[in-house]
Amino acid sequence: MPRKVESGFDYDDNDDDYEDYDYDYDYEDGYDDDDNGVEENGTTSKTMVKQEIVKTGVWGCPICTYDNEDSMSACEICGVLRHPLVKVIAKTDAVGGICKDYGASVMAKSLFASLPQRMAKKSIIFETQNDVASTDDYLNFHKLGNICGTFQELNSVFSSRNPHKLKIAPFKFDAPSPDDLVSSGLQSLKLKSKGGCDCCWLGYFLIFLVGLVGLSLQEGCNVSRGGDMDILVESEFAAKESESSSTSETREIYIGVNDNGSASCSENKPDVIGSSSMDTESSSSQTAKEEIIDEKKAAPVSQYKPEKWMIPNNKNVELSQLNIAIVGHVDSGKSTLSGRLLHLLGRISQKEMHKYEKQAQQQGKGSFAYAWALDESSEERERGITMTVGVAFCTSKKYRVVLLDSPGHRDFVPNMISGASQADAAIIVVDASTGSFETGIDATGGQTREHAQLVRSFGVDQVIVVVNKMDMVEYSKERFDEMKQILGTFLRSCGFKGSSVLWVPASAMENQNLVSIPSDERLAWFKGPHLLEAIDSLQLPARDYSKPLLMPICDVLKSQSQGQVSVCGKLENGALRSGFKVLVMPSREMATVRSLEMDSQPCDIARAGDNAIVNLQGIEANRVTAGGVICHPNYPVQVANHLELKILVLDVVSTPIVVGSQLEFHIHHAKEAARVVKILSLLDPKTGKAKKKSPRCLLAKQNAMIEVVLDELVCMEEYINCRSMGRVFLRSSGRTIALGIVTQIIKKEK
Ligand SMILES: Nc1nc2c(ncn2[C@@H]2O[C@H](COP(=O)(O)OP(=O)(O)OP(=O)(O)O)[C@@H](O)[C@H]2O)c(=O)[nH]1
Repeated sequence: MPRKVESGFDYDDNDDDYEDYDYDYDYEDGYDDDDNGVEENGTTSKTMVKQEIVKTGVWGCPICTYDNEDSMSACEICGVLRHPLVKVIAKTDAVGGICKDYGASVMAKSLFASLPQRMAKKSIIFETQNDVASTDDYLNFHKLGNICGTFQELNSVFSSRNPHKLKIAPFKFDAPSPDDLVSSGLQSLKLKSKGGCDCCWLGYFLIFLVGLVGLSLQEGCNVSRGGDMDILVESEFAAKESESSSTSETREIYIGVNDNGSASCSENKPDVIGSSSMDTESSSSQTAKEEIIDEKKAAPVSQYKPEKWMIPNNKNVELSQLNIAIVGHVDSGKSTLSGRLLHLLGRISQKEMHKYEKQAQQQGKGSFAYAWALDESSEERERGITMTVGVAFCTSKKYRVVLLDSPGHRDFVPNMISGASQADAAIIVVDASTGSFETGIDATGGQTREHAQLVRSFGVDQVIVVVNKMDMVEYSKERFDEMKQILGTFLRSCGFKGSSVLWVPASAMENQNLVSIPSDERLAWFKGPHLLEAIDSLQLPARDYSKPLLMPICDVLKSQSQGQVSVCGKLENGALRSGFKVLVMPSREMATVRSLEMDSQPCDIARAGDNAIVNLQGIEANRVTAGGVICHPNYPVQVANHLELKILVLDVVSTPIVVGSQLEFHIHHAKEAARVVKILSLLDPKTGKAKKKSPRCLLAKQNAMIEVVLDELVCMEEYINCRSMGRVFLRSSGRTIALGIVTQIIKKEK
């Protein structure tokens, strides 16, 4: 029954999200964040100059303070260029006449990490995903086997295929999950390896060359939109957002600037488009114009008139669907809780339950019987962990509840993001056992912490905290209160209001306080609601029925026997019914809705908020991809690879984010490799206004405007136009390092 799908602060409420994060922004002492050791005019601060003079033969990095050899023109640790720039070309090793080291960007160094003499001692690290075995061993990506050979070899290999393109894969996402096979004869295509984009590496190559000659990326790459970027503060943003929703919004399709689609270092001034009022606040970019190539198809959203059937009326007697993400640290009992709830609510029959118990016992994992209802794949069962999101349905008094059981293991956070991004509310499960809760909340990698931050940044503002495994602590009130105090403080710092957090002590294993008041006397002290009551007390968020259809594709299912393609996910806007024609993006192919399913049952209509399976006809399976979007043919979702983001760097970041940092970019169900091509400004966390332009790097807890270029085109919307399609998460080395929103789409699909 469960359908498998594939990873704080608040942008929603008062749009004071960054403020909601109760970070101590007073890091003037530790770091001079305004200057980072470099003064406004770009000259090295006196302290740093002094340092360089004192230590002969080395120069101290103004960012990370590492003592680099005098011959280096960029810091070996963080890649920041030496300033003022010292050209040391005479000493360089040249390959094919091209310097292969000095002044190279971090990215360039990483690409050439296999060159022995210049291995960064502690370069940006990347971790394999979906590989538990490797979690303790951070791997530099040359170890991943993604690159090898010298520049000449690489160049010759790739130039033979295309003289203008260089393909080097420096970065890998998850290996295909074994859980990607789904039931009902439908085969998930989700993790099928993506076709490589030869062209996307041209951008990196150009950046590399820029690094080689010791030029700053910011100077060398013409992605700049001028230095006078006006930063939109959060309150302005909110005002504009509401304006925008009531006035005209236009989704238009534009010609991209660069032939190869990546164009991170185009000679041409980048073209910036956007019809929202926000653009008037932007920099010189607004003067650039891109040609509209498909104007006919892109109608202004304000002209959209929903059909009558799309809006639910009083005659619609069905319960509303509420999507609840179940998140929390690994092994806290999420799957067991979900399985138990399904069983108690009659969604798993006694017979099925016996089957799970028997199978689990046979594999020596008797305690996982309930979890097996959600963890269906053999690998999940063998390893005793959830790897992909299990989707299951049950019914409470008030709602048709969709349970999105997320993986807790840090390797599968990308899957958690994909599944939990559909959530209207969340259940955070914490393990009451001594030590386990503390590990989950630990600042250096506790998943309770990361999940809570992520869920909040999805816009979820209602949570139920289930303090599970209370049986392990004798249902102790003291333990419950202690956990409530610690986690409550953290949740408030993420922007959850105290009144929006419900606390439920429970034992999934012993069936305490789940769908009825506790039977164990030791829990008699608890007078609050049981879990099911807590679920019914959640509020249904507003749904955008009257906007054009937008349904991010969470997973693609293909029936080999029937040649049928199905997609599943949550409708963010609009509605669907059989016979409806849809545009499938980014392949830009039309398809017709053959039928719809919810909770394994056929249904006539799916509306915003509904988690549905849409069976399509008239389209080849390979034209439909997870991370794509189904939309109204006249209102296509935007497709882009060059964006401006407003981000908050999380406190887990130990390596500064610099121009050239390579990150995983996550947005709805899509993920893509991304590069920071520009750090536009640091923002004041209180006012949202720019407090420093073009800082050299970003440190933990800083708010900033940046530009990123993605390896491949991704479907998205500016946050101002569609919140759920404009929230982004940046990850590196297996951790979420920043949360943000798309403030501007700079380069769109050709
Ligand atoms: N004592 C006790 N054990 C529990 C309880 N709930 C779950 N467990 C056990 O905790 C272990 C992990 O349970 P899961 O449900 O797989 O945990 P999970 O959070 O879904 O794990 P991941 O999805 O891999 O993060 C299993 O051995 C369960 O039997 C509980 O209430 N009490």
